[in-house]
Amino acid sequence: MTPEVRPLVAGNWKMNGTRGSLDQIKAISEGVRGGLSSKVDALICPPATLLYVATALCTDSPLSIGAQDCHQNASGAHTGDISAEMIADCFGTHVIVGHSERRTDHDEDDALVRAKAQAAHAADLTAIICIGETEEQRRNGETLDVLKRQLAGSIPDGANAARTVIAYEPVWAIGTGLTPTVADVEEAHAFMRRELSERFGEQGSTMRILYGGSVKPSNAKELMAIPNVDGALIGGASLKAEDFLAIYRVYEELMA
Ligand SMILES: O=C[C@H](O)COP(=O)(O)O
Repeated sequence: MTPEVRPLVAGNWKMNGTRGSLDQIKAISEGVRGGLSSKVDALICPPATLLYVATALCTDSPLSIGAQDCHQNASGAHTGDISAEMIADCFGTHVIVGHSERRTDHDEDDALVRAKAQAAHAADLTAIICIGETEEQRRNGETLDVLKRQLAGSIPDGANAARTVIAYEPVWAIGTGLTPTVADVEEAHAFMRRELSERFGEQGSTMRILYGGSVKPSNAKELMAIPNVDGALIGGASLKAEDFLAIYRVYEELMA
């Protein structure tokens, strides 16, 4: 955790979830009511097909709903894409950009991720900008160089802490059940904090840095307690309300 920074527990459903899954959103939106919601933010990013219905289910809940990607342009001839404005129009408040699956599957580079984050900001959305090293880069000792390059290239100038969240996701930890050691996460997050503070001053010192990659109820407390880890970006374990809420609730103990 970073002192004075409000944690964010975010779920990325990826290409999972149909109308039948809305029960899980309902259960999460009920589960995050209560005292902890005054100290910790909760967010679910379902597939775009569920976005509007999901926000409608959460109108009086502290649970925010976001999207998993947006186009860099506000509108136009881009078949199959959705814009940040469309997400805002569905009452979405956040959008994930630069997830490693987008970087790999769709050849997205830092410049494009930065343009998407800019589009998110222009639509008054919070951009969750994902970065992280591959297994090979870690093996070659390049982790911090990769993070430095991705931070520099993917975050727009003038980004502020209110509308920008960084998600550090080691690619090799996503969906594998593997996680870096506590010392490795601590080193990476301390490094990112220094980089952000140098570039953005006070805004960088309070910009949230999430950890993502095989976060589960069983390891969440240890990971969320690490300095400069300001929440989680959760894939698989966010699909079940029970698991997402168990992760969210580790803050009851961490903030007691
Ligand atoms: O966006 C979420 C991450 O890619 C983590 O996924 P995971 O929790 O299934 O490893």
